This record gives sequence, C-alpha cells and structure tokens, in this order.
Amino acid sequence: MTETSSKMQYYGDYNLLLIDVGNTRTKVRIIKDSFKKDVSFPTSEIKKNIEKFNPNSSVIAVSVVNKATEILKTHFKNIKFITAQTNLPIKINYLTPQTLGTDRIAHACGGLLYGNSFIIVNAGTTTVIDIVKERKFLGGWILPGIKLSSQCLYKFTSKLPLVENFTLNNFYEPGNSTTECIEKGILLFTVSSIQKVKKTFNLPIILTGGNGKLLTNFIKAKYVENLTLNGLEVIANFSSQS
Ligand SMILES: Nc1ncnc2c1ncn2[C@@H]1O[C@H](COP(=O)(O)OP(=O)(O)OP(=O)(O)O)[C@@H](O)[C@H]1O
Ligand SMILES: CC(C)(CO)[C@@H](O)C(=O)NCCC(=O)O
Repeated sequence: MTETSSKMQYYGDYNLLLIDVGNTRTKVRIIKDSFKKDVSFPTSEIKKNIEKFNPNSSVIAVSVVNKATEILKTHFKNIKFITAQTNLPIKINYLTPQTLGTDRIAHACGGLLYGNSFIIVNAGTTTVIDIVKERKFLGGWILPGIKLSSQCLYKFTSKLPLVENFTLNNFYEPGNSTTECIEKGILLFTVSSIQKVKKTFNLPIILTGGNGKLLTNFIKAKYVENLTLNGLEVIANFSSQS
C-alpha cells in the first residue's frame, strides 16, 4: 500500500472513506473531520488491503472492476456506489447510462472544482477523453492506454519488444530504432487524439491518471493527481446539501 504520509496501519476509526477502484490501482481517501489522507494499492490485491479498513465505515465508491465491486460489497456494511442515477451536480447525456464507467462520472464532477465546461483526459489503463459542457456530461472517446498499447504490440507480434519506459520529450521526428518507433508511435497516437479533441471543442483540459504526469510534457492542461477521489468528494458534499 502506498501512502502520501505515515506508515501502513490499521485504518479503524474515521468518518468517511472514498474509494476509486481502477483496472490497475485502487485509491482510497480517508476523511476524518478536517484530516484527509490518500492511500493506494494494486487492484489485484484489493482483498487483503481492504481488510485493513473498518467494515462499519461509511463508504462512497466507484469501481470499474466487477470482482472488486463484490469484494467491497462483502466487506463494508454501509457502502454506496455512485451510478448515473445518483443525485449529481451534473447532467448525464449518454445513450447507455447503465454501462457508463462510474469513474467517468466522478471525473466530470471533480472537474467542477475548476469550471463548468472542460475536457477530461484520464490517462490510466485506458486513455479516456470526455467532454463536460455547461455541467452536462456529453460522452467521449475510449482509447487503449499507454502501457496497454505497448503490451499489445509486444503480445501480438513476433519481433516487437516490450517498451516500458516512456522518456522522450519529442515524438514528431520519425523514430530511429525499434524502441523509439514504438514509443513515438504510442505517444503520437495518444497526444494527437487529445489535440484533435482540444481543437474541435476548444475547452480547457484537465489531465489525470497514472500517465497524466507524463502527458503534461506534451499537452497544456491542468494536472490533477486524484481527480476521481476529488469527484467523489464533490458528489458527497452535493448530496449532503441537496
Ligand atoms: N506506480 C504505478 N503503478 C502502476 N501503474 C503506474 C504507476 N505509475 C504510473 N503507472 C501507469 O499508470 C497506469 C495506471 O493508471 P491509473 O492508476 O490511473 O489507472 P487505473 O487504476 O486503471 O485507473 P483507470 O481505470 O481510471 O484507468 C498504468 O497503466 C501505468 O502505465
Ligand atoms: C473506460 C474505463 C475502463 C476507464 O476506466 C471505465 O470507465 C469503464 O470500464 N467504462 C465502461 C464503459 C463506458 O464508460 O461506457
């Protein structure tokens, strides 16, 4: 478990837990009065990590991993999962709200801390680009994430190596070696997609996710480390006031 401060401990006594289960990592925000702390761990290890939290805690969660959702439901007696039907500070305009990733709902709500209209780029396992216009979620684009793209090229070809470190700060010149071609190809695909959306909608970009920091080298954006957890906090405050 990774923490922003102190050592790992039993998290037994607090007012509220916010949980974001992503395909790669699970993030937890512990809130007790004005005290806040974020911790994270691999989603593949959710069972053993979640046992460190008091089952009687109040929990608000989003999860995009079905198995992890079941583990959370079993452990916590008082857990609320955000859905498109939750009382939200935004409107959801999506043809299939029942299939909409609830992390995307949280991102859209977290973005309200910076304005009412924006582009969200969540560069995690997948790269998701979403549009919120005047507090209305309009949908977006789901792309393979940076690491996933690299793993696919490696897995489904005979000659391509696995490229794990993305260290370039320029990818517009052609790549000059196999690893450079892969790195530049994935960055070109990711960054050009985001730039095209920016050009079309001309809204400010909010960038988040495990690869968000890397993309700040190429895209003018506000980088927010834990946008999903911030969004859950916005939703919690909104429903307590309305
Ligand atoms: N410490 C880390 N552990 C795991 N992945 C990391 C780490 N740092 C950067 N990454 C990159 O971040 C990606 C995971 O990002 P993130 O945690 O936002 O994804 P996630 O848990 O799948 O969330 P989402 O489902 O919203 O995409 C990985 O694919 C990897 O490329
Ligand atoms: C796209 C991901 C994987 C991003 O985390 C997640 O939001 C998800 O599983 N979404 C379901 C499909 C949808 O949002 O329409």
